[in-house]
This record gives sequence, C-alpha cells and structure tokens, in this order.
Amino acid sequence: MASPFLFLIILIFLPFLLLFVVLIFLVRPSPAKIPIANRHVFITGGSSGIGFALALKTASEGARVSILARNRNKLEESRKAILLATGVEIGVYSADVRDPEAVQEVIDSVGEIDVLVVNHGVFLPRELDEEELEEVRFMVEVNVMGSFHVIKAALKGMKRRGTGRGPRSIAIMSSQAGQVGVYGYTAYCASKFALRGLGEALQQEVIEDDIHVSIIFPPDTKTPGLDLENSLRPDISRVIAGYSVEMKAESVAEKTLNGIKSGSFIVTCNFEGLMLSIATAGFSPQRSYIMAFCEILGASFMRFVGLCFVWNWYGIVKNCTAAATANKKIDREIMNV
Ligand SMILES: NC(=O)C1=CN([C@@H]2O[C@H](COP(=O)(O)OP(=O)(O)OC[C@H]3O[C@@H](n4cnc5c(N)ncnc54)[C@H](OP(=O)(O)O)[C@@H]3O)[C@@H](O)[C@H]2O)C=CC1
Ligand SMILES: CCCCCCCCCCCCCCCC(=O)[C@@H](N)CO
Repeated sequence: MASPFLFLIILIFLPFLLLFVVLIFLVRPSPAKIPIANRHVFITGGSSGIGFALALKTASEGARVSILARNRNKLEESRKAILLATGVEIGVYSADVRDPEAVQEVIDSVGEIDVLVVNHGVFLPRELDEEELEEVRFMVEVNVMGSFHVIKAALKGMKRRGTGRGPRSIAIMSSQAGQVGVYGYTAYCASKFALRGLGEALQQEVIEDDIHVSIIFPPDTKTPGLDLENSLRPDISRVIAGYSVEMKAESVAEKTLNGIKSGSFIVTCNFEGLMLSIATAGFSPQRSYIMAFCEILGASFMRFVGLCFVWNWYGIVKNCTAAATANKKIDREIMNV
C-alpha cells in the first residue's frame, strides 16, 4: 500500500503534471526547424558588430550570405574578412534602409531569401529634453521604418505559399531596451518595443506560408555601435543597462542563430534576458511547452522581482538627480565668490 506521504506528493504535483500535459497540446505555432546550410541568409547591418558576427557564423555553416549596409568601405572590409576566415565569398550591397526603392532594388537582385535578418539599428541615448527631434526621427526611421522597408521588400518573394522550399525565417533584432523602458532611451525604446509588436502581428500573417518570426533581445553587446553609444550615454542609463551583463558580438550571434534554427519567437541571450522574457511573456507565440510552463510558474514571482528592480532604478534616478542639482549649486557658489 502506498504511504500517505507518497499520496500527498502525488496530490501536490498532479496539477503541475496536468498543466504540463495540457501545454504540450496548447502551445502554438507548432515546432519548426530552420536549416541554415545551403540556404540564402540576408542580413541588414551585416558590416559591423552583431550583424557581422552573424554573417561570419552563417557563412562558416555553409550558407550563402548577403549583407546590406550603407558604407561601401565597411562592406568591402567585411567581405574580405569573411573570405579570409572561412573561404566563403559573401554578397555585399550598399543601400540605406530608409530608402524603400533602394532596398527593393537590392532584394530583387539577390534571389530568393530563406533567412532574413533585420539587424540594422542606430542608438543615440540621451534624455528626451536634451535630444533633438531630428535624432528621435532618425532612430525611428532607421529602426522602425527601415525594418518595414526591408521586410516588405522581401515578403512577396519569401511567401510563395506551397512551393515546398522548406521553412523560412524572418529574424528581427530588438534589444532588452525593447522589453524594459530605460532612462535616456525614450526614442530607442520606442523603436525597439515597436519591433515586438511588428513581429507578433507578422507571425500570425506568415505562419501559413511556413515563415517563422524570431525576435532577439540582446543586452549591451561589445560592438563599434556600443563604443559610440558609450561616449554619449547619460550615467543613469549606463547604471541601469549595467544590470544586464554585457556580451560579445560573437555570443549574441550564436544565440541568435540557435534561436532562428529552433524557430523560437522570443530569443534571449543571457540569464537576465531569460528572466525578462518570463516577466514580459504576454501574448507572444510560444512553441516550447517547457518555456510555456516556466512562464506560467514564473509570472507572479518575476513581477515581484521586476518591481524590486523598478524600485531600485527610481532610487538611482532620485539620487543622481539630487547629486547633479547639488553640484550645480556648488558651481554657482564657487563662481559667485
Ligand atoms: N550593441 C549593443 O549593445 C546592442 C545592439 N542591439 C541591436 O543590434 C543591432 C546591431 O547593433 P550593433 O552590432 O551594435 O551595431 P553597429 O553600429 O556595430 O552596426 C550597425 C550596422 O547597421 C548598419 N546600418 C546602420 N544604419 C543603417 C541604415 N540607415 N541603412 C542600412 N544599414 C544601416 C551599419 O552599417 P552602415 O553604418 O555602413 O550603414 C552597420 O552595419 C541594432 O539593431 C541594435 O539596436 C541590441 C541590443 C544591444
Ligand atoms: C532577474 C531579472 C533581471 C532583470 C535585469 C534587467 C536589466 C534590464 C537592463 C536593460 C538593458 C538595456 C540594454 C540596451 C542595450 C542596447 O540596446 C544598447 N546597447 C543599444 O542602445
């Protein structure tokens, strides 16, 4: 006869077990695997940082790779570097993603795309009050409209419903600043949050074409873009972003590629990112019943953790602002003497 203790254990775990079984049947879309070898991968912003690391990685895994960016010299350098490292010749194309015709022309010229990586992006962190509207418009136009131009230009060719070409992927580079509002990033956060909405809606529209959307949420990543950003960044932004560990571009590229291959909708890059994805799961599609299980069990606890972080960040904002005001006062006193 089973002991009462065993009975109790079963009783406690039964609901979890049931939930798990339900989730196996509930999660949508159904699992998908995206092959990379011998397929055409098209990467915007592939001449620098994360995009370059991804171009290198996909080329070394046997994909045909094309990259798009503005600066021809950087494109050429990337082509040479990848040829040297892998022996693979990639295609390089110069266009500004803000120019829909130029983007369309490039995409029409490269042939069928199997994996589209919308990775280009610009970031100029500054308090909104200090930022020119021109800079806000620049970030929104490149990060949001630029992504629309690229996706729209590629979509018709990628769709071709029922052509038996195998599953295709559209991967979009957001940021942890697309999951969390961060001081000094009003425009950038707006642009990166926007990409999530774009991706969630788009996945419903393209699922029947066997196209699988992934959104990647990296933390600070060591790239030329970050070096430039660091020269502008308000201190408070630096402190808040510092709560998520900085990564190397190669590691982010590796996470990105694994996410694409497994057809994951939300792709996280480090531990903090994984926690953020549980805290912000919302109504996003989820293929993995294991992740769905973690999201359900983690939801309320992660909300509590999130509130603790927010408490801490508001404290930082208060202290830094008080310190800055005090400094100004001292400056004024010194000057008055
Ligand atoms: N580095 C980081 O800390 C993080 C970055 N991200 C995101 O990852 C992506 C890549 O970032 P990262 O590697 O750091 O960036 P980099 O600044 O190192 O590279 C940006 C790439 O995008 C291209 N690009 C920029 N503007 C345009 C444009 N108007 N038209 C076409 N191409 C353009 C650049 O080439 P060119 O200038 O020649 O056009 C370059 O190839 C971005 O979307 C960024 O928001 C997300 C989280 C963290
Ligand atoms: C246990 C739960 C942990 C939660 C930790 C939360 C940390 C949030 C940090 C947000 C970081 C935003 C980085 C933006 C990087 C980026 O996109 C730029 N480098 C480009 O501008």
